[in-house]
Amino acid sequence: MRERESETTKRTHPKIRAAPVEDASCALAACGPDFTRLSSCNLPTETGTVQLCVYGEPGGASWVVCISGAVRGRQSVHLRVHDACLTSEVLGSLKCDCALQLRMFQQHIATHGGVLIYTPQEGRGIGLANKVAAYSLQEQGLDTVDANTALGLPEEARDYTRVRAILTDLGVASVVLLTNNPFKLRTLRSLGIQVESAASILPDGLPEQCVGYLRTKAARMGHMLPSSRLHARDAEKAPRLRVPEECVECDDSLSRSGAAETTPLPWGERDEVALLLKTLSHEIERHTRREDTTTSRRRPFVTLTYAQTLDGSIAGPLGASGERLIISGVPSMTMTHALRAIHDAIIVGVGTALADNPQLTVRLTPGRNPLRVVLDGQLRVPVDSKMMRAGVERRTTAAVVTLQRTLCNSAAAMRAAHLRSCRVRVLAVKPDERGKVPLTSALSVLGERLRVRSAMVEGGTEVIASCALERAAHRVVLTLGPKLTHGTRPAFKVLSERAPSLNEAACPLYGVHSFCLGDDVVVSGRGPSFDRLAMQE
Ligand SMILES: Nc1nc2c(ncn2[C@@H]2O[C@H](COP(=O)(O)OP(=O)(O)OP(=O)(O)O)[C@@H](O)[C@H]2O)c(=O)[nH]1
Repeated sequence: MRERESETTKRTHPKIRAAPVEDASCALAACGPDFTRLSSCNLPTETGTVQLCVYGEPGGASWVVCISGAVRGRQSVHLRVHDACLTSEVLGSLKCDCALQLRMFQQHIATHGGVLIYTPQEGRGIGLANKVAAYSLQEQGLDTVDANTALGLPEEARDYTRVRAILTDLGVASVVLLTNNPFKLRTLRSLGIQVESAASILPDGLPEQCVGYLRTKAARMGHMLPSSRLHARDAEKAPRLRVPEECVECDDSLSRSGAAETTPLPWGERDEVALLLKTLSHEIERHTRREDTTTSRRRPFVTLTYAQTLDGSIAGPLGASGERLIISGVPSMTMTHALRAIHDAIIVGVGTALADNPQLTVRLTPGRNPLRVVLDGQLRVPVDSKMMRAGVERRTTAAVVTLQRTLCNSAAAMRAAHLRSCRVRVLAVKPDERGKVPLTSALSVLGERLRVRSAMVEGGTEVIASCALERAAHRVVLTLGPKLTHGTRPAFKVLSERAPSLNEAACPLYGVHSFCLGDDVVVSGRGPSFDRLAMQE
C-alpha cells in the first residue's frame, strides 16, 4: 500500500487509493546517458508514411517518435509532445480531447512535416491506475485537478527532459510547438529547447462529455481555450475559431483551418494583443531613453491595468466567505501576464496584498517576473505573503514602499529589518496629506533607487484612484468582463479630500482603442502623463 496516502481520500473516499508508485509510468529515473534510440523503421499510416523511432533506456518505458519530412538541421519544425491517454486513444473515451488532438496532429504533419513525440506519461504522469482512480473520484464530483490531489498525487507530474534528448538526437534546430498548455511551453523552454512560438491545437467535433474537463483545464491549469468551446451545448457544433484574439498565447491558425491547412504563425503576431504589447514596449523604450538623457528624476513609465465588471466591480474577495470575484476570461488573464512580463515592476496597495495575497508573477506566458512592489504606509504586509517570497532567486524580487515616519516606530523598524533579511527592499517616502504613500513619490524612489523604468499599477481601489488623481498613468489598459455584480466592489474611491470636484479629478484618456478578447472587451488609451514629444524622438 502506498505510504504517502492522502488523509483526505482516506476519510472521504475510503475505497479509493492511489496506486503504488511503481505503477506510475511517470516514475522514470532522470534522463541519463542510457536513454537512446533503440529502433526505427518506416511506417505507413492512414495519414501517410512516417519514420517511426523508439527511444528508451533498458527496462524503461518507450518514448515513441513519428517524423514526417526532413527535420535534421531545420528551424521551426512543427512539434507536438503528446502524453499517452489509453482511455481516449485506445478505448475511445469521450472524457477528454486527447485522441482527437493526436489524430489532428498526425494529419497536420502529413501536410507540413514535423515531429510527434508520444510520451509514456499516462494521466499527466501519474500512471494509468492512478488516472482511473482519479476518474472514479471525478464520478463523485471532483474535478481533474482536485481528484489528483485527493489521491495525494500532484496535479502535474510530467517530465520532459527526454524531449530535449530526442530533439538533439534528431538534430532539430528549433520548433513551433502545438499545444494549448502553457506549462508545456514553459517547461520545454526552461529545458533550453528553442521553441520559436506556440500554436494551439483545437479539434472540431468535441464531445459534450469532455467540456467539463476542458473548462477545468482552462480555469485551473491555464490552458488557452476559447470560451466558445467551454459551453456544453456549443461544444459539438462549435465553429472553428474565427477571431484570432480568442487565443492569446497560442496562434489559432490550426483551429481556424480545422484540417490544418495553414502554417502556425508566431503567437499573436497579427492580433490586437500583440499590437498592444508592441506599442507599449515601444512607448516604454522611448520614455526610458528620454528620462535617461533629459532628466535626473527617472520616474518610470506607468501602465494602469485592471479588470472590472460592467457595473464597476474589481476583482478580489467578496464578503465574509472570502469567495473571489472572477472578472475576466483566460485570454484576458493571459494578456495581463504578458503585460507584466514587459514591465520592470508591478505595484499594488497593501489592501490588495492583504486581502488577495496575490503572486503577481508571470505564469501564463513566457517572460521574466517583474519586481513586486507594495505600497504599505504602516508596513503591514506579511513577510510570508506570496508576493514577498523571494524563492530561490538572488536578485531583489520584492519591495515595500512605506512612510519615513513609520520606520521611527520600533516595532515597524523590526518588521522592516525582517523584510530586509528576506531580501525584500524597504524604501520610505514622505506621506501625502491623507497620511498615505503617494504613488508619484513611490514611483520616483523606485526609479531612482532601484532603476525601475516601467511599472504596472494593478490595484486595488485606492491605488487606482491615486493613479487617476495624481495623473500618473502614461497608458491605461482596462479589461471589461461582461458581468453585473450589483456594485459590490466599487473600483474607484473618490478621494474627495484632495479633489474639489469630480470633474477636476477625472482625467481623460486619448487615442482610445478597444477590442474584444474572448468574451471580454479591452480598452486602451494614453493617460495624462503620456509625453508625445518623447515618443517622436
Ligand atoms: N490525471 C488525469 N489525467 C488525465 C485526465 N484526463 C486526461 N488525462 C491525461 O492528460 C494528459 C494530456 O494532458 P492534457 O492536460 O489533456 O493536455 P496537454 O497535453 O497538457 O495540453 P495540450 O498540448 O494542449 O493537449 C494525458 O496523459 C491524459 O492521459 C484526468 O482526468 N486526470
